[in-house]
Amino acid sequence: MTEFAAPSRIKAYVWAGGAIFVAAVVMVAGTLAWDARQTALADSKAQATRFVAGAEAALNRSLLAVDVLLASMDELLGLSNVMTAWVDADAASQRLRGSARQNLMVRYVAVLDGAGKTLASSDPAGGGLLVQLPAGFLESVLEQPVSTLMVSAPVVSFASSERVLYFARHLRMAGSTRVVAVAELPVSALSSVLVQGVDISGLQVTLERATGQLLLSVPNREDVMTAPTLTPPIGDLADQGMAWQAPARLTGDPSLVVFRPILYQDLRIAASVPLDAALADWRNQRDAIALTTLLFIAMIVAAGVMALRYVDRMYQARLAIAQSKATLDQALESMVSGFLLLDSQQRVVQWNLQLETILPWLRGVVAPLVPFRTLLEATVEHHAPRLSDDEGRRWVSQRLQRQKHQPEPREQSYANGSTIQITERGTPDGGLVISYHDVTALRKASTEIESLAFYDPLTNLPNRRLLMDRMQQAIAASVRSGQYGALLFLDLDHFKTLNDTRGHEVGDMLLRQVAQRLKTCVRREDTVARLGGDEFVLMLSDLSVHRDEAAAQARRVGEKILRKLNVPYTLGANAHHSTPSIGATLMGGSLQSSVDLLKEADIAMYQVKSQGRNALCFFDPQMQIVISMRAQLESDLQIALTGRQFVLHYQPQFHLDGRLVGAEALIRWQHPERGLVAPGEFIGVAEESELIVPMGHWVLRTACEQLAVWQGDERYRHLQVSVNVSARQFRQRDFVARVVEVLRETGAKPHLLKLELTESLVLDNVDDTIAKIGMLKTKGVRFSVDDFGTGYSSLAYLTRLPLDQLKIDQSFVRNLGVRHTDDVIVQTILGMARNLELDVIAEGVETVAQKDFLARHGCVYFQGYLMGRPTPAAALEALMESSAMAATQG
Ligand SMILES: Nc1nc2c(ncn2[C@@H]2O[C@H](COP(=O)(O)O[C@H]3[C@@H](O)[C@H](n4cnc5c(=O)[nH]c(N)nc54)O[C@@H]3COP(=O)(O)O)[C@@H](O)[C@H]2O)c(=O)[nH]1
Repeated sequence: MTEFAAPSRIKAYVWAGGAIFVAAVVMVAGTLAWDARQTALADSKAQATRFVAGAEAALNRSLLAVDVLLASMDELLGLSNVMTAWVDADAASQRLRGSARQNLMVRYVAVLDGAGKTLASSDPAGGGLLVQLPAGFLESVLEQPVSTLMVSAPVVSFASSERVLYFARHLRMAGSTRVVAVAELPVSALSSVLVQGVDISGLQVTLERATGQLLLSVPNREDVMTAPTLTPPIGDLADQGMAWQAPARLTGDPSLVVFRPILYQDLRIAASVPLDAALADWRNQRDAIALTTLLFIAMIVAAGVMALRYVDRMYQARLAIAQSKATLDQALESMVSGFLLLDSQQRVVQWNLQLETILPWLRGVVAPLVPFRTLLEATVEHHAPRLSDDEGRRWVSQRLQRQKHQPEPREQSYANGSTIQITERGTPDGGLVISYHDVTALRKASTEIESLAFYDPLTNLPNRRLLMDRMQQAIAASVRSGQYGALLFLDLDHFKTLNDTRGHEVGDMLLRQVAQRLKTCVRREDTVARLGGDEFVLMLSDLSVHRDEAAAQARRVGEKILRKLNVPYTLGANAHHSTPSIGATLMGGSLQSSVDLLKEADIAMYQVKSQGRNALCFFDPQMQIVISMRAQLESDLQIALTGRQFVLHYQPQFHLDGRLVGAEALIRWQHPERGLVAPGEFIGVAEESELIVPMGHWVLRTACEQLAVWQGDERYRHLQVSVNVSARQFRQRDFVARVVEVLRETGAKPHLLKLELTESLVLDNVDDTIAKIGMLKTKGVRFSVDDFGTGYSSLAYLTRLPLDQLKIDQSFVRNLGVRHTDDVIVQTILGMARNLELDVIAEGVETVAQKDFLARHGCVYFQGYLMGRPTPAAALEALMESSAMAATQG
């Protein structure tokens, strides 16, 4: 995760930057405001100065006019030549009127004597005018050594009731009598002169003496005029005619005060511009500047806030990106696949650790911006270690070229045994995402699964499924090439016996050795398969295009197999001899079904079995017909069973003394079309299918029913009935229960029922046989071993089995006196039975010689055509009657 600046630091920078901006703006604004203020003050000063200068000029002009008017009265009235008493008041007043009319400011002019009495005036009252000068003013005028214009304090005129000023100078009459020329001027007229129409906001104009005595003011302030001495005097306030921050002359407010002396006496014009008024415009400006400044500051603050928010957002965004990246990194690291991201120039951008685990040689090689070519160059020797340098370089180039056109995942295996699935996906910016998924375990598992699905786990040979698949391909190839192939179906003879007597482990041992030997008999392109049990199939391909030659080739292989499999095996500590039966069929020439071909070879193999085993036999189409007939027979037997088409015949069994002691129940098929069918034609088929079970049960029940009938008859109650029991029937789990049930239901006496078991049945699973015989023996049922001498009779099992009788097979009886070995076998059986205290019955006795031989050697029971053929029960009963009669007569 990349580091980035903490937002607090950036925020501090933003704040500082904002503060600097604000300070700068405030400084500029302050400077501007200050400058504006100074300018405003300067403007006010200039204005006030200009005003005062104008006012001074105007006032000087006006006062000069008044002064001239007063001074001219001397000449006008000729005073210097007359005495006071000579003055014609009317004429003088008339003259004065004419003169005063020229000065509009002057209300009247008058000439007063030293006592203040009016000598003449321009007023209509003429010499009668009462002029009331402020106290002391007349005296101070008269006292002037040189006639100068004097100005009185402002007073309220007696005549006009308005505030006026008196201007006076003394005139010298004849005889040096001093008279005073006076002019009354309304203050308002002088104020107008002073102000001259100028309009300066807040301006206060005063005319005052150096002592501070106020003569007039604009605006007129009666309150001030009543105590018309302004303090401090203007001279103390203003330096060189101007003062800042001085109190306004009228209101005392801080003001700019400009004053100027005029020509007369110590009069001064003062203009006070209150700073408030002077700075009124400036204040607007200042406010505007302040507003603008505030606006600027607000903008700066806003910009700062926005910047801070931007910083925050940036931080959040970066944080989110960092978190996303962390999550991505975490996701990449938790991936089980290796991950590699390339940019558009095929350089490494990102990868995860799993990549280095899956492709360990990339450790230290993979790095940012490393070309993908470098990674491939590091991989070559692990993927294809045998390539030369040039070939390796070519591989790298091809690999680089190929990846642009390979959207589908592909697998690559490495020298370390791993298999990696590689998936490549383009990115929108032209880069490439490559994922490396380790599928080594998966591939191993699928190989194992495939092996389990297609191979026999015991021998590791192809199983039936794979064989069928290869057969399909071989058939198709054979049709294309015209070459024959062959199928050899192989079954081990008596394997079941080995399995049962020595156990499955020994059986498995044999199967594995057989598989090994079979593989040595064929070429690599041939197939050796195990279908299950002791069944093997060999498929030979690419034989001759000529049928006879191909058959000869297959025969040679078959004979080789026979030879090899006849060599004794070592199973554990013991040697074992095993033989195979091999059925063969040719494949090719036409599109045959693999199932049919297998069936043909199977049929051929059964033919070998039926012909004595340990041989090779080719499939004969005639056999197919036999097989079909067998299938038909099986179906017919099913119908016969449910259609009650079976009957029992009974073959008598005699004692040596001629008594009929019993009978063997033998099944017959009363076929609706074929008539009576002997069991030799159908028992074999029934035994191979499940049909023998219900069929045997029917025989047992029917025989027991007959037994019950006979035992109810005085003449036949001693008769024993023998019933053949097939292996499949005997091995039924409920066999014992069924026999007991039948005995109970039919009421047959168990000791009159004899069950005949074949020697091979007895030997097959001896323990089960002993158990079942033992259980039924407790009920009284008797047992006889049928076909005795044909199997592997041994004293060992005879002593273990609770048997009652041995039945010498008719094959021995047939050759008595003909084949010496059979004579010996019969004598041996009889001797052995005697020792074991077992009864012996000889079957197939057809001649008296045979019977005599048997009798001579101790056999006392006989069954055979000599004494009687199998017949229905009624015929047996008749036979018994006649034999009993013969015995009585004899
Ligand atoms: N599981 C069952 N098997 C049965 C049953 N019924 C008969 N069989 C078996 O069928 C085989 C043929 O039987 P069958 O054709 O009935 O032949 C029997 C006799 O007729 C015949 N026999 C008797 N004496 C002579 C003789 O002197 N010469 C001669 N050529 N044949 C003779 O032998 C057969 C009896 O044999 P066995 O049973 O071994 O005593 C046969 O194997 C029957 O067992 C049945 O119900 N169930």
